[in-house]
Amino acid sequence: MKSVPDFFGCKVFDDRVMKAKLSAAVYQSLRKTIDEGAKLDISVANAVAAAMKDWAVAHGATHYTHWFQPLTGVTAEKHDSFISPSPDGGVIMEFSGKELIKGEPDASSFPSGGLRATFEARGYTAWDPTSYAFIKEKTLCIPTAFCSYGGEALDKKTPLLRSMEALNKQAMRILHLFGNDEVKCVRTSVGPEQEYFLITKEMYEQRKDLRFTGRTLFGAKPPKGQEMDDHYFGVIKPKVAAYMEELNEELWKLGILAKTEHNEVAPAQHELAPIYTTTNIATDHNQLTMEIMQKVAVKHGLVCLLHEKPFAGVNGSGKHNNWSLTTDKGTNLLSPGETPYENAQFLLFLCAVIKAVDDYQDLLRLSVATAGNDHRLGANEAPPAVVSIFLGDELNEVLEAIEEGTLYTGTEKTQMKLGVDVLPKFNRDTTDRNRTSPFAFTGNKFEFRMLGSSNSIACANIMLNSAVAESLKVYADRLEKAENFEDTLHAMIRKTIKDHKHIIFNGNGYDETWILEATEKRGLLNYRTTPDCMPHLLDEKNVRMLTSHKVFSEAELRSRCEIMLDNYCKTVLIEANTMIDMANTEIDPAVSAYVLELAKTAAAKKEVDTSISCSYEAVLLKKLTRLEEQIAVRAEELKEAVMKVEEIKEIREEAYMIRDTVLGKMGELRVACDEAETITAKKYWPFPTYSDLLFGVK
Ligand SMILES: NC(=O)CC[C@H](N)C(=O)O
Repeated sequence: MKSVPDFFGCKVFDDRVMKAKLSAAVYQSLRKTIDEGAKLDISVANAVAAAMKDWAVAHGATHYTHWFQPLTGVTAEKHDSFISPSPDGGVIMEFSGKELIKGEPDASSFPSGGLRATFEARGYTAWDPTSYAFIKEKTLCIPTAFCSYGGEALDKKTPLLRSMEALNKQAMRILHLFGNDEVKCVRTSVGPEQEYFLITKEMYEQRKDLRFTGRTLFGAKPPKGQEMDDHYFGVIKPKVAAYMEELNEELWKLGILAKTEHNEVAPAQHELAPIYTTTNIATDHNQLTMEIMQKVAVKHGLVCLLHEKPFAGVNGSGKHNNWSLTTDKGTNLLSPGETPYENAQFLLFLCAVIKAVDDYQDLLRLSVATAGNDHRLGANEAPPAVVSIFLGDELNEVLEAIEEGTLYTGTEKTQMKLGVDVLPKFNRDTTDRNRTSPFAFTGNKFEFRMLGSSNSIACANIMLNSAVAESLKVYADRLEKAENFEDTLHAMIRKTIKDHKHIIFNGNGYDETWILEATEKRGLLNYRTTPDCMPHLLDEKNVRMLTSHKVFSEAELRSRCEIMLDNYCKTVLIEANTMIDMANTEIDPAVSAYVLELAKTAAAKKEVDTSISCSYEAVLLKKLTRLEEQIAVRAEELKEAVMKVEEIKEIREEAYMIRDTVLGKMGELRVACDEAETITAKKYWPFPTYSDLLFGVK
């Protein structure tokens, strides 16, 4: 078998291939486009396209596609073959620069949230040269942005690239103020930890809820869950190990830096974490990772569940977004430096993040909002819906000392007062971690833990980048005009701490008392559900900030709000309809069949000897009959609630009604069904139970 360095990235048209396959002039030109966003000449595009095609064909590809990320949250592709007829009746393989740069898929069925009428079918895809092309099966995939005829972004990549640019622009202003003139650009990087569940395909196929909605809508608590913590970091079972091995290989071939793998807390739950990379590429890679995780699972007779809460009562799956800011010279701007001066710069960037997270709590919360994640947040080791920041003891002390103007007694005794030359030297905060915090500083990066496992990381990073860009802009505006740089800097840092310290919380985020303190004493936002937070996307302050940095136009924001709410409504309605179907056609008939058996047994006993007690059958029969009726009634009530929702035309109202009535009715139906499950003979139960699913992979 080949060693990993020998095959790593073998399916990627990466820098190594470009260097080898392109002339020096074409390579230089392309690099300028990749690194500095320089416009690409058509002759260069033609040369790149020809080289890409030759390379792809040599690797067995027959087709190409513009690969993009519409607002469905998953990726999209439409394959075209390279063939072109030749006069002799045969074909040649062709691919032009024009085809590389721009595509015009008839993409009328993607959600556009009113940005485009369906008769304006045309959408454009435009090559994103900053993310390498790659081969998937027999298709050359070219990462692209996707926009409408009128130029509005219809995808997640375009605003992400814009937000990275906004942050770059403002961070550069700050670096110049600190005399950092060598840095050419600042990029954000991300390493998204991906949690998932693996169950057997055979069991999966038997459950309509898993097939239609990705999560279980029924299921009584199994005798054993995660209480022993024996699965977390436990020995990986052979079937799972074989899966992870193939998954790693496939990811490595695509140049994806899969690094860490382990069992997670819940039974059947696992995690994969890559090494961090530029946010744009990390986003593409995470989409690919999710796709490949699911494909490889099927080859192993397994199904990979990426839902945030596939099983009630045990841990859900998150995607922890490890975010940092790095210069092209390789300096991590969120890493405390060696000198007080470097630390002043670090503190300013730190403050920019604190201010951003506080000012735009709502945007961060809504960037991770989906029907699925609503079930996860605030339960079983997932952060609550209240956004707060964990800094750790040392940084906290530093900030407190600056605010109070008192002695910082950490590594050195230093007076925290005006002037960067006396800002303290302090150690990197590497020791403490806080898993309960939605937004935790971990020494040289922030871990945003609210993302759900199926979320595209684009949305969260768009909001994070933009919000931090805004803080930096406020700082740069002030510092550029300052008469005394150091005084102004110190005053600004101090003011940020004063104004925003209510967002810093180093305690236990799972504690109920924290939620009370956060909302009642500190005035932090607590948007528990998607309909609670999503409309705030259009709040004036948010529209102003996002449009001023040119990350979104107002029309694009309106469309996203509409699409996200629509997605929420559709998701829950599919779940409700699946529940009604399963209750009526599977659960109630199963209970009824068992009731009949109980009745027959009791009658048969009495026939043998009327003095025999049939209390076991009688009691059970009564209980089950009551539940049977309850199930039928509650399924009917749920159906009525769904029908009422369908009458509503306005998307917000629809979402509110789903939140306030449909979800409640779903919960009631589930309770009756789950209770029936616990007293119905196993052989009658129509589908695999939680015990089967969670402990089924050997
Ligand atoms: N151990 C952990 O990190 C648990 C995280 C948890 N699964 C989540 O939903 O975020």
